[in-house]
Amino acid sequence: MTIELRRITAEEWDPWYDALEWAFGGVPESPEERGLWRELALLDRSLGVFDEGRVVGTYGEFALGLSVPGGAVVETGGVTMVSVAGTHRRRGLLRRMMERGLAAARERGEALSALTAAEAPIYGRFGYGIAAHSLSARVPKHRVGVAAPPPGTDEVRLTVTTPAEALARCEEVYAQLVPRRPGMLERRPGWERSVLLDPPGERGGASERRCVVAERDGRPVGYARYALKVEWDRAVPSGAVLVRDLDAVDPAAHAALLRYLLGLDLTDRVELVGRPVDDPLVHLLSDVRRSDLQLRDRLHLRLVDVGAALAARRYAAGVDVVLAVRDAFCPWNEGRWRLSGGPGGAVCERTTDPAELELDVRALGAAYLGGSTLAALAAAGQVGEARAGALTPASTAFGHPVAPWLPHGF
Ligand SMILES: CC(=O)SCCNC(=O)CCNC(=O)[C@H](O)C(C)(C)COP(=O)(O)OP(=O)(O)OC[C@H]1O[C@@H](n2cnc3c(N)ncnc32)[C@H](O)[C@@H]1OP(=O)(O)O
Repeated sequence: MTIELRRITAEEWDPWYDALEWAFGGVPESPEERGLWRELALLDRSLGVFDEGRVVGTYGEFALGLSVPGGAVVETGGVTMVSVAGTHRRRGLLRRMMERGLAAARERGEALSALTAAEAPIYGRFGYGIAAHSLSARVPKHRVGVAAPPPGTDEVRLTVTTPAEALARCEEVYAQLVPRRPGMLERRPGWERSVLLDPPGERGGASERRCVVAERDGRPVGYARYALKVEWDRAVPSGAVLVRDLDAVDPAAHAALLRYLLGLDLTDRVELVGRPVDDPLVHLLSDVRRSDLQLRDRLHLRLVDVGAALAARRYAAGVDVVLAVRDAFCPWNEGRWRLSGGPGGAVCERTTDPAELELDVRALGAAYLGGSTLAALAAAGQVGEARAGALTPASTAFGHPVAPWLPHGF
């Protein structure tokens, strides 16, 4: 068998994408969706594994801008469209594609690589840590409401329209949130169309998506995109409000949008997925116990260049610590690094000084955006304290008041 791993050509994109769809179960995406991914994925970073000319492996990348603590946007390779044909699995083809992809990212000088995983256990072995989790909620609207909406909630003006008509106002809100919340993706050209994708074949019986826009003094302050799935159970409405996005720049706008969604008729529940773990809904809902909150892994992050990545973010408190990093998959990161910095910025350079904390690069990925504390990772045995007393100040410095969150998949 002659197996070849190489970049694909523009002419090979279609059979390459067909192979990807086949590996994911064979249900074709809408032409609109397929066309958009074709436009946004980078052809020169799209790898294929070929067996006698037939595509048996796929690996793609997007060029993303990821918000990090302190508000900087860091150039990040977004790994996507990964698959290996059923006939060729468990022979190391994914490993080979990841090696190639991460080596290329290093050559380009990229500090971070990110992905969302089809199955949670796949990417830890390649040095990815879970940098952001997400919450889902299923709120029984006749039992649960918005408790104590903040002042100003009643003054928020709501209008309902189509996502396309509201797009410019929604994007204005989204752009304000990016520097505030680590993990959010800067909106690059073309990506605004991804939030409008709503192929009829993927609605599962729900309506076309709608958009409710929250405004104050004529300025957009929030929005939610949602669909209605109206169902009847022996003449009683039993459907759902399916919320795809809910973004707001202030508490009153958030509460007004949530109250609106919970008040929609002919449904008995509101389903929210992919919310930040510190979503205001946790505090706004009158009964979280009945709201079926569930935690999931969401953003998997890898430090491709430990020094550059740690210097790119800011720290909640002064930090001066020597990290001994293990990285079997990208050995150029192995060794000791001194991280010195604080709220104003940081430097991170190689050192021969003795280690104070010992950890795998995967733990650094989990802590990088402030989503998991180094102390919590230490409690799970993933960070070792080589110098007594080093853990707590470093853990505080790596923290961030706003939980990281990935607003949409890629
Ligand atoms: C970012 C994204 O695009 S996520 C999408 C991933 N794609 C899919 O889930 C589509 C369906 N699945 C597949 O196509 C394949 O099974 C893949 C791509 C997940 C794995 O490809 P393979 O070539 O079989 O992986 P490979 O042989 O290189 O395995 C590497 C390691 O990952 C492990 N592994 C691979 N797939 C899985 C999985 N689904 N769950 C847990 N472990 C896995 C292997 O056991 C192996 O472990 P080892 O290092 O301890 O030996």
